[in-house]
Amino acid sequence: MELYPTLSVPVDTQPSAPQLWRAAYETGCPAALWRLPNRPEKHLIIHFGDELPQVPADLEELPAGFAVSPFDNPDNERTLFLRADAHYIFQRDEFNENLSKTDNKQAEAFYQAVERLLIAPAQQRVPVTQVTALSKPEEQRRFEAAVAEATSQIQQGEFRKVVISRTKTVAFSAEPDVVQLFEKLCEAYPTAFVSVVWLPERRQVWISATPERLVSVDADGIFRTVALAGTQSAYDVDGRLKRTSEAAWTQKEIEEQALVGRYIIGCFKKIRLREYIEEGPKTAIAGNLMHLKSDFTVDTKAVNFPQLGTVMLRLLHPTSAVCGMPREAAGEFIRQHETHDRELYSGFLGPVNIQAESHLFVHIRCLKLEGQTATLYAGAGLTEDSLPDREWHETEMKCQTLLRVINA
Ligand SMILES: C=C(O[C@@H]1C=C(C(=O)O)C=C[C@H]1O)C(=O)O
Repeated sequence: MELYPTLSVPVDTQPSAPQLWRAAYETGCPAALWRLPNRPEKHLIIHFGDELPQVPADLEELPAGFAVSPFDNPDNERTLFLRADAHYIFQRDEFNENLSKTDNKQAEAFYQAVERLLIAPAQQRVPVTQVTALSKPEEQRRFEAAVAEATSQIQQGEFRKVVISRTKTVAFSAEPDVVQLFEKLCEAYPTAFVSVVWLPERRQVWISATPERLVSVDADGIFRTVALAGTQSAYDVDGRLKRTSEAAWTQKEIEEQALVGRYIIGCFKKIRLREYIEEGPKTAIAGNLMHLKSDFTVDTKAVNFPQLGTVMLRLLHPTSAVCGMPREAAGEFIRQHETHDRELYSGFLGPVNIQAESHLFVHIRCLKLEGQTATLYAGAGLTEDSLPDREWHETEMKCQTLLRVINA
């Protein structure tokens, strides 16, 4: 369902994505720029309003927009929502603009900024700036101690799996051009969900290239989710890209991924849904990494369950791919042992009711940009066989998904 009329105009008379982004950034309008996996088109929406509403993640009730949920979001009631007050679609040489009413102060300021940028002399592109890591040696020690403690508690039967995360801080020598970085990520990771979200209230830009679908409902009413876990490098020791058939998985990784799958099936059972199709697990490439992945699909029309997306979103988040199992005990361990606030990392994000589809992804392989400082987040799923130094190395590889593109 389109909320607004669509204009189709030649691209050379229209503002570019960097100009629109800049206008949103300068005028303090929340904005989201994204590209779905395996799709050519890119979307940009702008929200005109003073404060971002925090709403229940109810896919049937929400208008067209973009949802961003923190990790800590009981019943998904505190989901940030950017309305698609203006919606731009970029696809090859076509440009579509869907506009809302502009009788709002922020909209006026935004369109004035766009006009100013259109006639301003072309801005020199900020070269991708140098990046310096600001890590502290005690971070690795602290993380590895938490892994050892988790493993010991799992062996004692306190819980079965927990995902412990860490951060890595890097400093840019100048504020980076995020639209340019978005383009580079889209090119490097065609199968990822790539997004950039500007949250002026927090003065934060979140950038991610996530491989993990949480809940999708497409225009035909097909519901999708995945069980993703187990991690290894996509490259062999000589730096060559491996074929998926060359990936060898250990018992620990197979069990870890099976737990995520079982958790999803447990959610289907709670709502007595039996008509799901499970495919996998198969090895899936996610940028510089490989994971084990199972796909789950349901035809919501055939089972006459149009609200399945919303119901499953509430049951699934946070899944055992980012929290653990059982969820409560794992969540408690995370609260006690992680020293940083996860904020939006390991929450979910994505377009809602855009072109009659909703696609929400687990917010991993992400960073938070505040001015020139970026905080990267990465977690590792722990079971009774986890080894602290290996898990640290795994989180380093996960940080590299974004860092190798930033540094390219
Ligand atoms: C938690 C993250 O990734 C998750 C954990 C994985 C693992 O433990 O092997 C693999 C994929 C993701 O489901 C992350 O990237 O931060």
